Amino acid sequence: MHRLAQLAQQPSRRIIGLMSGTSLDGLDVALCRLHGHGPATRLELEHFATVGYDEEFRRRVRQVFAREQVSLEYLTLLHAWLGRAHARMVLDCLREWQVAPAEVDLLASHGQTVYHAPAHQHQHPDFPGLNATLQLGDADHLAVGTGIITVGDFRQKHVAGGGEGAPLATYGDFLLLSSPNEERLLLNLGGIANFTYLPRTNAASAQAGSAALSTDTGPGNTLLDAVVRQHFPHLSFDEDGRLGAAGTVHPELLAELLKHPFFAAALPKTTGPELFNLAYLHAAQVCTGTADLAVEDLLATLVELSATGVARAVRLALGPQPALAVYASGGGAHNPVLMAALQRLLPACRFASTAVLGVPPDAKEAILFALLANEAVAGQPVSIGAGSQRVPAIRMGKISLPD
Ligand SMILES: Nc1ncnc2c1ncn2[C@@H]1O[C@H](COP(=O)(O)OP(=O)(O)OP(=O)(O)O)[C@@H](O)[C@H]1O
Ligand SMILES: CC(=O)N[C@H]1[C@@H]2OC[C@@H](O2)[C@@H](O)[C@@H]1O[C@H](C)C(=O)O
Repeated sequence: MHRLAQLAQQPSRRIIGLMSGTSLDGLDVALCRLHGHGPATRLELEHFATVGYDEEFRRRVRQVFAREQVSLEYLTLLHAWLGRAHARMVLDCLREWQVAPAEVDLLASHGQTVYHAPAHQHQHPDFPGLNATLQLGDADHLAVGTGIITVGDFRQKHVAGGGEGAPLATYGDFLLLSSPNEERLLLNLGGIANFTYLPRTNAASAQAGSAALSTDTGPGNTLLDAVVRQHFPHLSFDEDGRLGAAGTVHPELLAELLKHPFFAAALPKTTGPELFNLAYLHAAQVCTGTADLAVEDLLATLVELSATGVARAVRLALGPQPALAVYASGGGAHNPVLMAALQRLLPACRFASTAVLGVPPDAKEAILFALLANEAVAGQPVSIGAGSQRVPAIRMGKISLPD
């Protein structure tokens, strides 16, 4: 605790942010130097790596991932095993970067979301109106395994504060990327797509955050990846959107998929592969007689679905003709077919990568968790959003000590 008090007083902290997202592609590891806290935060990314998961790793996570029924024994074992596995991956990165664990002040671990259950999505009769979410990979294993104080399990506090446990990008986007000169949308195209809207503002001013907003928009890559895996067991995604580019959008199937009430629901909202999965796709295919659609056409339709989900949510937030700068991140930003569809559906928006803002698009979410840990030890709750779009004014994360 003495060490934590010291850390809070330091002018800068060296923090590793860890993110393992819904795509199960790997653990993103971002070693950051954070100066100050709150709106005065300055962040330098010193090193970044994605430690890829192998097929056996993914198989283990998929035993419980987004499943309603699982073995409680397996879930318990996975919680400890993932924590240890992530600790080993961090140590491997540090060795590679020639940084000693003692030179790192904090680890910030998101863990692995295995089930996301916002109230609108589960409708369990025993728990009406309850938002809940579960991340595995216990932070005590990371702290003991690496010897670094670990901040983990960020999402529970967001739920306790009245949110759905996501998106948490809001806080980092607001503190790091608000601009007094430009109205911006930070669009992350991961397994699930989400964005943060930032009005033209200086994050340090008193009312700065009131018009900011952040929400999930629907599927990003999750359905695309699932279809690719189903048809091509040796592939995990459609590289550079090549398969999708060779297909044609099927309008009836697209319309059926878009009938899901999630797309019209008020903002903010969150979702996950518990909803956007092969069962959802299959039901729409049966309904429209498209069960035998060529895989290229299916992928083209799903790219259009992801882009339309984003465009609809942007219009819900900003009105019928959104015209602002959009900075994309996440794996989907590497898919030119998806990016072209977004530009077509939001013609007045100017698209660029977050790299332009100094944030590498693949590192953005891991950086975000480093920032949240920095706020947990040194910051103050920040006020973002207003009315029904208010984001909980809280600091997040639980502290695990190595000894
Ligand atoms: N070159 C590429 N071409 C097409 N798609 C790509 C490319 N590179 C990555 N992707 C897509 O991005 C996905 C990984 O994205 P990312 O790592 O941002 O997701 P995540 O962080 O796991 O998800 P979430 O943000 O929902 O938790 C891959 O599974 C793939 O679908
Ligand atoms: C429950 C959960 O893990 N949600 C993720 C997921 O991946 C993208 C989107 O859905 C987002 O809401 C969130 O992650 C990012 C890091 C967030 O909280 O901002």
